Amino acid sequence: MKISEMLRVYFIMGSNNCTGDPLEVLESALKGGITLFQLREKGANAKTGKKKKELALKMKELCHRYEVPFVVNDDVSLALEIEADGIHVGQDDEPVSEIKEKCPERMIIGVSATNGQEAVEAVKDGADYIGVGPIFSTDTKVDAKKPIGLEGVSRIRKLVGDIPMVAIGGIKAVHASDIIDAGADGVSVITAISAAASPEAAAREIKEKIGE
Ligand SMILES: Cc1ncc(COP(=O)(O)OP(=O)(O)O)c(N)n1
Ligand SMILES: Cc1ncsc1CCOP(=O)(O)O
Ligand SMILES: [Mg+2]
Repeated sequence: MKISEMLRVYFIMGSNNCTGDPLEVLESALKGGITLFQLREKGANAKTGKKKKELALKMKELCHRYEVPFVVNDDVSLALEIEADGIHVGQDDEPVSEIKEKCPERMIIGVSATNGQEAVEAVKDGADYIGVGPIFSTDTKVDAKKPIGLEGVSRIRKLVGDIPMVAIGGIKAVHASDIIDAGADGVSVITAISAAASPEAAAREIKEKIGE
């Protein structure tokens, strides 16, 4: 599958984003048709060390049962240790040049960009995809920058050519088609799926709105 297709419905979650069992939430989202998953352990209840590795391995196995690639946020060592399919890093994380030296070619490298300049740099550095945002305001990321809106998505698309690009931040199903029309290949969400009464139904709704 092409990376641009993997990005259609990109679900991100850590154990702190759901009240119940994160594996149950993930399996429900997989049944609803998510196309990529990222483990992002942050916040007070986030698992660390051995517990994080155990959760990551279980999540990777679950994703693979549904033929969905598994990405680790921030933690390059963990991604390598458990042979994840990808790693996602932001502007304050390990630089892409260092990651490329350590990681096998098959590993997908995603980079966050909050503006056009960061997006262009990420492409130059050799990112396989970029995650742009926040698009709308969000309570999920405490250090989120100012929202760039749909206009920001169109502007960045014009600057970066055809690199696979996903939009993130405050996105709900109702926004999905506008975000694709603005030039993103997909939408990335945390709350819209992890906090839904039915993650399966929430994922399916986003997928339908994207039209795939
Ligand atoms: C797909 C995607 N896009 C952006 C981000 C944000 O990454 P980053 O800026 O490193 O912030 P944290 O997620 O680490 O708080 C992401 N994780 N995924
Ligand atoms: C990780 C991240 N990066 C930019 S905004 C954001 C949080 C997205 O979470 P939500 O979908 O709940 O707004
Ligand atoms: Mg990060």
